[in-house]
Amino acid sequence: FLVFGFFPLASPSPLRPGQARVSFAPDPRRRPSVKPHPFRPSGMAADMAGCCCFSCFGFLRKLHHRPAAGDSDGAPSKDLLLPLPRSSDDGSFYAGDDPDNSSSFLGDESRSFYEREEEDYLLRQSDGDGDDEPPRKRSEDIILSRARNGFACRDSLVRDTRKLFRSEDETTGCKMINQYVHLGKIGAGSYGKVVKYRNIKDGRLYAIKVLSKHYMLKVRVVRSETAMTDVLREVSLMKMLDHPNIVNLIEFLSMLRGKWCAITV
Ligand SMILES: Nc1ncnc2c1ncn2[C@@H]1O[C@H](COP(=O)(O)OP(=O)(O)OP(=O)(O)O)[C@@H](O)[C@H]1O
Repeated sequence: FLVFGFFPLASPSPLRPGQARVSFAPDPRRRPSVKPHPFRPSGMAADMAGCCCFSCFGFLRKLHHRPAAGDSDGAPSKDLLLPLPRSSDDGSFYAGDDPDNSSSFLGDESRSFYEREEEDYLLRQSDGDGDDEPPRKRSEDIILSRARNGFACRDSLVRDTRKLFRSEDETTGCKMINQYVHLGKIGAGSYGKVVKYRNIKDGRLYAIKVLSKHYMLKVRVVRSETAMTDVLREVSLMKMLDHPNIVNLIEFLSMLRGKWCAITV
């Protein structure tokens, strides 16, 4: 499974000091009192001060913390494209490692998806791509460079979980993945389905988007990109963003040699 993260179901992210919800018809007499902030501009931009942090509008600030190593490093996962094993019945669970499956996606498991993408980009540059235009930076390069330099607009890092185990809830008999109890399908998107889960640790509901790596690698969105590229780019962006109008990515779950991935929101 590629597990992309958990967002609290239909519940907006909590406000930080100095933040307020978006108001489309603001009453000028009731302006929120916002403390002066070194990154808050004046004029029209200042009117937007209440709705989110400025990173979402291009006023990027550099956070003091750096991604830490380990399960929750907040950095793009390095193992997203390694092949996973058997699929589960409904595609909503990690089905276990497959020790016999030693091949890797794209035939190279020594480098991550992002490393391969970077290398391809450099090769294209050195080839000149057959035209005289100067090489343009791709969105992946920009996102990666910002993440590596600590630029993000969220204070809490997205958990990056590499270990998945399946079990059953003792009370209800429902299937479980890690601490999440399967409650039922909510909907389906272009690349996978969204399932409702309850976290037994905090009792809250979460939506988990479950995606098949195998399927996403087969779907080509443009000539040089697959659906996997698309999804990983979205995850990279969500790892950096914190905005009331964007679902909050909580956890990205992806097993080495797993067949599926999932995003919890
Ligand atoms: N956090 C959530 N809370 C409640 N329902 C959700 C949540 N996330 C997704 N859903 C439901 O699952 C459906 C599919 O979501 P998903 O994100 O997979 O697709 P999409 O964004 O509609 O389209 P695409 O896959 O093209 O991005 C949504 O239309 C919605 O009904």
